[in-house]
Amino acid sequence: MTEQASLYDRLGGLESVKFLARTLVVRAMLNPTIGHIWNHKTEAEVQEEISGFVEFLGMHWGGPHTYHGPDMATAHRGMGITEEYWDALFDDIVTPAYAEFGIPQREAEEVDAFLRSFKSVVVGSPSFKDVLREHPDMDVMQGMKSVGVHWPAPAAG
Ligand code: HEM
Repeated sequence: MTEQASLYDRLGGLESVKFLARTLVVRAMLNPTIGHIWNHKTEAEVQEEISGFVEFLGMHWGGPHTYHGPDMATAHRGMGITEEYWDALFDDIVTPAYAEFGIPQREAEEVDAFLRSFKSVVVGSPSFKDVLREHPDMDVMQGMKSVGVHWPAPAAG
């Protein structure tokens, strides 16, 4: 394997990326702090989430994939993900996985930096249902922005 090999290939290709995506989502579902987010997801939704995650990682890590899903802000807007949830994902699930699965330090650092780079669009959106509770007359099809809740917040200035 050359110095130029993609992260996708260095991790072991399709089977490794599928294993990683499936394991992270399964452990997130079973985690006491964030598992409730999947309480009412259907079997098909969970399976689609995992296939979408594989496509997303594959596309960004140099695999042959095309990700067809929404951008990360849209995928998580209205989910109500907090700092506490984010920390649970990394402290309980992502970080321990590197040693457990024998991912070498260089690849672990690249995976970690990649996943963490989405923090600003994943964490901080209010829960859509909470916004609706505060604004019962909100036009749900116009979304939270129609009642002045913009997320991600527009850049200042
Ligand atoms: C605590 C943090 C996170 C939680 C609780 C979370 C939860 C979820 C859930 C429940 C979905 C499914 C949405 C649906 O069914 O419509 C989803 C979608 C997705 N998440 Fe996250 N997520 C988190 C962080 C991340 C991070 C760090 C990434 C890395 C980039 C990520 C990547 C994705 C992708 C790619 C999808 C879309 C899959 C698709 O629709 O094709 N998530 N997330």
